[in-house]
This record gives sequence, structure tokens and C-alpha cells, in this order.
Amino acid sequence: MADASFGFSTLQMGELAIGKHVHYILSVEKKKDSFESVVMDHLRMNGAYWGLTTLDLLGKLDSVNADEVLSWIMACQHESGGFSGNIGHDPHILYTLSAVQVLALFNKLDVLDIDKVATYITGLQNEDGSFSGDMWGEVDTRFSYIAICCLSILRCLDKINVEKAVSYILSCKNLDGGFGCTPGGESHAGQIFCCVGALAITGSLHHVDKDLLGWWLCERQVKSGGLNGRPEKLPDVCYSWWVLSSLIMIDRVHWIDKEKLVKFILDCQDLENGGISDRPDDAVDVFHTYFGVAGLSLLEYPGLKAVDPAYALPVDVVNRIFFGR
Ligand SMILES: COc1ccc(S(=O)(=O)N2Cc3cc(C#N)ccc3N(Cc3cncn3C)C[C@H]2Cc2ccccc2)cc1
Ligand SMILES: [Zn+2]
Repeated sequence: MADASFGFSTLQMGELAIGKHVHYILSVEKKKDSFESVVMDHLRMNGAYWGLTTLDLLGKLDSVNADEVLSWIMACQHESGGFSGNIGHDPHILYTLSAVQVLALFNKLDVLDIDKVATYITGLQNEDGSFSGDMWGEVDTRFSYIAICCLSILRCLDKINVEKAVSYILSCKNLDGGFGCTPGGESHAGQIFCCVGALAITGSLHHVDKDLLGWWLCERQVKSGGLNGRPEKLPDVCYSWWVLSSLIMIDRVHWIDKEKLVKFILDCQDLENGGISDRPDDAVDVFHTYFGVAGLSLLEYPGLKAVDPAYALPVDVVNRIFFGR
């Protein structure tokens, strides 16, 4: 409750400071010369996706100038059809998905030459079904998810060899039920989200041992209620997304204590200046603010728009893409 006697609203820790987080996101968008924005300059397209999707989940996407964002995004498109992290940088599959996701947020996918973007992504699929991130060839299951998610949003998943893409992802499944970056790679929550998300989008989740993987995922919850990314690691708010969205996709989310996780995320807020950090009392950033709000949305926190666990977009945006309403 607001306490006017102190001249400012004293927010209890037990609630989401929506107004503060909106103000924080808008202030980061505006700051150009801060250390943070210089460091993040090369991945500004990712930052745009994290910040703008947070605003949309908070019901405040209309506080930004859509035309300004859209013209900047299109200025980041490379002649190859791929998008770069900022104007004049090299294209990468990471930034191409973020650009497409932001255009979807604003219902502006029609400004794209869809074939050009699809050709860029299709060109990154390798013989074994895997995907590289860019022309330098690094292979990672993250890029399989990004390719499948992006082409699915563009409604042209049929342009890649889906069967080989799925079989490559399954070749990265480990005995613990989890997935790694490449075949034999250690299971990690971020990679598990990417592989489970790609399998969900391609209708291939029947290949996953839901009890075995569900067990590995629910074991990520530590005493404080937070989730970590691997055994023995510290909890981190961004795993509230990687682990939780995976548990929801394999229908095992009831295996964790949701109330304790909500409390962990709320404890990571900066109630003065807005923003959410990776764990209590650390510095906030746009990345953890997004994954904290998106995690709370997956936990059905009141006042937030629902988010789709596979597409990492608001459900109303996904419905508009696939059902046109
Ligand atoms: C501040 O040091 C960093 C370190 C790395 C990076 S990064 O490589 O660009 N990146 C995105 C990222 C963005 C921000 C923000 N704002 C903060 C962190 C962070 N990490 C690091 C992190 C988060 N949780 C624990 N760790 C160690 C993830 C990383 C990888 C990633 C990229 C895209 C999508 C998902 C994950 C950026 C800043
Ligand atoms: Zn994190």
C-alpha cells in the first residue's frame, strides 16, 4: 500500500513494482552513452526484444514510439536478409530472431521481405540438420531453437529440413534427460529450454522422457525458492525462465514450489529505481528484468499478460500470428 506520510509510495517487497520497472526500461532505452549501453551496443537488438517484451507483458508497449523502433530495426537488416545487433554490425541468427520478435510485438511482420529472412536462416542449416549462428560456423542447439522459432513465426518452417533439425537436437539428449550445446555436451537449463522449445514448436515432444527431464529440472529449485542452471550452482532469476518454461512445456510445473519462486523473483527487485537483478541485492539489468517479469507471467502473477513458454512472446501476439486475431 502507498504510504503518503513519507511523500513516496513504500512498496512492500511482496509485490511487483510495475511502475518502477516501466520507468527503468524506458530510461535504459533512452540512455545512449552509459557504460551499460556501450557494453551492450553490439547486442542492442537483443536488448530491444528484452525491454519491449517486458513493457508489453506489463501492458505498457504503447509508451514507446513504434515508428522510431521499427525504422531502427530495419536499418539493422543486412543485404543477406539477416539482422545485426546494431546498425553497421554483422548479421547473426541471434539478432534476426530478436528483430522478428519485436516486429511481431508491434504487429508489423508485413514490413518484412519474408523470403529474404527465410533464405538467410535456411542458409545456416548444416548437412547434419544442425544450425550455425552466422557465416563463421559456430554450431549450438541455441541456434536450432532460434531458426525453428523464427521461421515458425514467419510461417515458413517448411523451408528447412525439420526432420533433420529434430534428429540433430535429439542427438544432443543426455542420459540425465537433459540437453547440451552439441552431442555429448553437459545438460544446462538454457540448452534444455532451446531443445524443448524447438521440439514443442515442431510437435516432437513425444521424444522427451518427461519424468526423467522433469526430475532434473525440478531439482534446480534451491532452499531460497530460486532456480539454478545446473546442480550445485547459485540460483539466478533468468533460470526462472529457462527451467520454468521447460517444465510447463513438458507439463511438470507442479513439481516445483511456485509461491517460493515468486517470492525469490520479487526479492530481486530494485524498489527505488526499478529493474530486477539475477539474485537479491545485485545490480539490475534489462535481461534479468525481462526474464523475471516473464517468469512471473508463467507463474500467473496478477496484472501481467500471459506469455507463451515456447515462443517467449505474449500469448495474444502468438494468437495474432497463427490465428490472425
Ligand atoms: C554483464 O555481463 C554480460 C555477460 C554476458 C552477456 S551476453 O552474452 O550478451 N548474454 C546476455 C546477458 C545480458 C545481460 C544484460 N543486460 C546480462 C547478462 C547476460 N548473460 C550473462 C548471464 C545471465 N545470467 C547469468 N549470466 C552469466 C547471458 C548472456 C548469454 C545469452 C545471450 C542471449 C540470450 C540468452 C543468454 C551480456 C552481459
Ligand atoms: Zn542470469
